[in-house]
Amino acid sequence: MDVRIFDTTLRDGEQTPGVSLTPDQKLRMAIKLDELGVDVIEAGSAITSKGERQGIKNIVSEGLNAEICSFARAVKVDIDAALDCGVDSVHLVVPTSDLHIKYKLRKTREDVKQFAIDSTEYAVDHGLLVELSAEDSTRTDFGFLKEVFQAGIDAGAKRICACDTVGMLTPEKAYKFYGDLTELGVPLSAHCHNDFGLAVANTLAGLRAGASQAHVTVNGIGERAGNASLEELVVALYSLYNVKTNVKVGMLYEMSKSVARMTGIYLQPNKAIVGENAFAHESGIHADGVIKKAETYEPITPELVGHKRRFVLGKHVGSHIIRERIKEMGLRVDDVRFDQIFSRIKALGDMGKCVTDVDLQAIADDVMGILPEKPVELEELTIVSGNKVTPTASVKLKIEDVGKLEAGVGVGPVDAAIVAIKKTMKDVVDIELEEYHVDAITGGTDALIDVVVKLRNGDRIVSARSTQPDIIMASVEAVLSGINKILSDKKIREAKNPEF
Ligand SMILES: CC(=O)SCCNC(=O)CCNC(=O)[C@H](O)C(C)(C)COP(=O)(O)OP(=O)(O)OC[C@H]1O[C@@H](n2cnc3c(N)ncnc32)[C@H](O)[C@@H]1OP(=O)(O)O
Ligand SMILES: CC(=O)C(=O)O
Repeated sequence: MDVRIFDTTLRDGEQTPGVSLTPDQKLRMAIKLDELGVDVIEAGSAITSKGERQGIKNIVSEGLNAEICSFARAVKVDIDAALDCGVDSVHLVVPTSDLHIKYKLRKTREDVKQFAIDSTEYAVDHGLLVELSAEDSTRTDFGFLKEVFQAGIDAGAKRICACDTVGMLTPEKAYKFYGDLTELGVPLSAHCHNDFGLAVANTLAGLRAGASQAHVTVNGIGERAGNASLEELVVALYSLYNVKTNVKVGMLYEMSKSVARMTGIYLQPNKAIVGENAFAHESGIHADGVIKKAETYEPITPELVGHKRRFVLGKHVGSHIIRERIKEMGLRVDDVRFDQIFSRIKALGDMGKCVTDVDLQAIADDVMGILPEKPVELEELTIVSGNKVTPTASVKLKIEDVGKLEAGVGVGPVDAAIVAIKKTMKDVVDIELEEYHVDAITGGTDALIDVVVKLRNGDRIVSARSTQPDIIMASVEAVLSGINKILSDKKIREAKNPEF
């Protein structure tokens, strides 16, 4: 079976609370949807507003390949608005459950059946293709539902659509429900909502039972918990059921991103197919498996949907992926340094942080810059800072195995710490801070901080860096690393030339 994709991102998707698109945005999205290969674009609900009609008109005049459709209630004014926009078809909706008929419309079943007939005839007479849709059909008396559909078909409807408006179906019920409706002998759409997280599963069941068209939205956006997601449905059909659609699956990730940007509805990372974690791996066992053979932990390739594989370096990381990454960076590290890098990543993981490739590069650079011999080590650091205290630091350093304690004040805590270090080192080496540069490697207040310093000792200048989640610690470690470079350098030169 081949399945037609009826995309309702611009109608039911736009009904997502808080989303409203300008005519220009609608046009841009419709062009992209057409490029994606959907069969029908429900461009909006023409009765909604002047801007909505302008958006639909713009889409119609673009001459896209897809059928352009407008939502319409079973009332003449809605159909006239759709006609005014020049659409190819109307998604003509009548509520059929007693609940909706009695409480929402305050009408009777007979009234509703007559609305369906009259509005279908009116739309058909005015040249529109009618997809007659039953709202809340899954809570409708099944005999009455069939009666309404049959009356609509007799009035000229070319397709019918059964809406699971509040997501009440289960896959088992959906199979029976849509299967029974195929007896009406016209193309049938499944329109499923995701209130119980079953929209895609129910749509798939409906399609297996004989429905030929799926109503979907990009990223599954829509009223409340949304609609069946286009990307999940299409890729499940393609990969799990070997069923074709006209959708170009390689564009799915890009399409998803563009809808998220335009609507402001961003996805949870673990969203299937297009979420940022859909092809991301952190745990060592998985990453190792993926490096050796991607299929071990990826059911489809990221490239299939235009996505990318990503390795996240965090608490659960293993050595294989770190070695791989370091190799890709063109670095050669010995086992001792590798262990240092590995344990730094684990330690950051234990602090609840993840390490990006940029962070890894900085950590590796830092570790590579650490001299094996450290004449000076930090033993204690205390900082007092706030709005009503002078920033003060006390620093205890171990200098060639001797502990030395000093305190300093500064314009801020980093300045105070560096003043204290300089005082502590005063009798050992004279240093001047020539340059201090700080960068947050990743976004957010919990980002890794990369500090680069240049220290002067006489005419000698060294640069050093440190990457830590804490800006004060990164600054102190960078300065100490520079001091150690100066001292080690001095030692080497003194050893070579005792007169020096
Ligand atoms: C399940 C779905 O997704 S349904 C689609 C939802 N989409 C929309 O609502 C589109 C955006 N809506 C709008 O812009 C406005 O609601 C409009 C222009 C359609 C109507 O606005 P208003 O005339 O002010 O009515 P309001 O929205 O408050 O109430 C809806 C009216 O439509 C009636 N109605 C609802 N569905 C249907 C239907 N399928 N066929 C006929 N009448 C309907 C209601 O009974 C109510 O009528 P009443 O005024 O006689 O009580
Ligand atoms: C018509 C529609 O969008 C629904 O019933 O869910």
